[in-house]
Amino acid sequence: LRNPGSAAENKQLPPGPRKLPLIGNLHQLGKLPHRTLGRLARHHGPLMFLQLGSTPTLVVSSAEMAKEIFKNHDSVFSSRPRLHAANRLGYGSGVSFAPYGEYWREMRKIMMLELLSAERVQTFEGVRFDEVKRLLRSVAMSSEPVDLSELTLSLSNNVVCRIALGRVGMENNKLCEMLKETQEMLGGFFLVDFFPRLGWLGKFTAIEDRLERNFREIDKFYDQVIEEHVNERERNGATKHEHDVVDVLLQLQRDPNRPVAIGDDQIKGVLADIFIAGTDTSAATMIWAMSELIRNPKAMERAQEEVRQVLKGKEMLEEIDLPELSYLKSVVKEALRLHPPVPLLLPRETTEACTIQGFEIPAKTRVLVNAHSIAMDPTCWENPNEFLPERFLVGSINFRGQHFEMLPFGAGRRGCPGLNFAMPLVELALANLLRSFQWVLPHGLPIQDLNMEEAIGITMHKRDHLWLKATAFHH
Ligand code: HEM
Repeated sequence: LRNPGSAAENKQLPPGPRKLPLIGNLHQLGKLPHRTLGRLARHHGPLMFLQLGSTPTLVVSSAEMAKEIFKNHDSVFSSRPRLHAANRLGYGSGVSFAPYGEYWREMRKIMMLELLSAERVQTFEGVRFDEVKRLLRSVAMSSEPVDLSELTLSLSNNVVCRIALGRVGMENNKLCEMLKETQEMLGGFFLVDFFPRLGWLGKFTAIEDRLERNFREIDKFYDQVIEEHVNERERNGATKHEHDVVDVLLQLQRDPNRPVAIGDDQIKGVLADIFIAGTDTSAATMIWAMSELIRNPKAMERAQEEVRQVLKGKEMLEEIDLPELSYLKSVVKEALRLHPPVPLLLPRETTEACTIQGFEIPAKTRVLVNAHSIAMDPTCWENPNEFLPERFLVGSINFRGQHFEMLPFGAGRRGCPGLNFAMPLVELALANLLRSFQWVLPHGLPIQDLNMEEAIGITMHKRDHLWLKATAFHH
């Protein structure tokens, strides 16, 4: 099955499974590609070459190989393929799927400096606090089990809405529905992504109609939001939300000296990035962490003890308390290790041919980094399948892209710029949920019955929503 011959002598493609005519290895992806590719990599090695339709694809499945590409060849591996749904829904203008180059560099710089910098994130502390408080109130008001999956998704949607658009509430349910459909579209199968030459055939499929419908709905929504901001500025000379994302981008639009002109499509592309990359991922992290705590009562007890000790008589934990919550932080890290919300990262594409470990990697190869497999590798992790937050209490492994055995946010120049935006919300919400309530499965179900199956669109979720019964905890 392996590509024959010695790689070192005459450069070869990395090994990979046998492919079928026309479809290549597409039939082997299955419903949970990170798992099927992980199994295949056990046979074929940490650099594995596949043909997905007519698209040459490299799968990277070890910390060592990840280090090799992110440290020694980062610029070659820093483009993205133009995937159909991402391109349409991101207006071909966002950061996350832009090809590597000047446009991406400029847009990412804007995002980092103007929207996701430490100072900006700090200014939104009040928004996060309010929204976590609102979440606690809705849990407290229910005498029935609560759907925590739904509540955490609303939480992160509300926070992102307020920060990005300067408003919340209103058509939030409608927006949630639109974004759910967007996530499905991004995880959907589009022929053109695997058979670029057969793209025209895809135009007649039902999923194409769904994509267009979703695009039009969201586009109308973004238009409304931009118009509101423009009108308000014209009426009042300024908007009341001086620093929401739309406002910052509208200000940049008027700057004639920018290397990249910011038009409405750029604003919409950035909004799409923030909504798509920033809402589901944070909610999934909270749900995986809570699910693991439910299955591991000792860890739950320890995390609750910690948050309640740090509370010091206040009603709610605040962000200033987070540095003291070392066990809770380890819980989140361990949840991100076992359940990375983007398990194959976002696909990359090579900008030119290069050689890795003697193997030839052609230009324009699609690259999937299997962060899930890497984080479960027994050569890097002791008892990799077990939920053991304690492993992070000693040592300094973090998820910032310097430790290649754990890459939930990716690494290198295309690594996630939203990490510092996501973590305070995830930690603050979890800390307060643990502080305020005792949690059990509904109807006296034993913890072994908690279904941990995964479902994947672009984000990896717990397939079944997490329903839990909460009882208020009083000191
Ligand atoms: C727990 C939460 C999150 C996780 C696990 C996560 C994970 C990821 C991953 C794995 C990538 C691909 C990295 C790579 O290719 O190396 C990525 C990219 C990205 N993320 Fe996140 N993310 C999260 C939250 C956010 C938030 C809150 C935002 C923005 C508000 C955001 C914005 C982006 C953007 C714009 C990119 C594309 C970067 C580029 O291509 O240059 N993410 N994220």
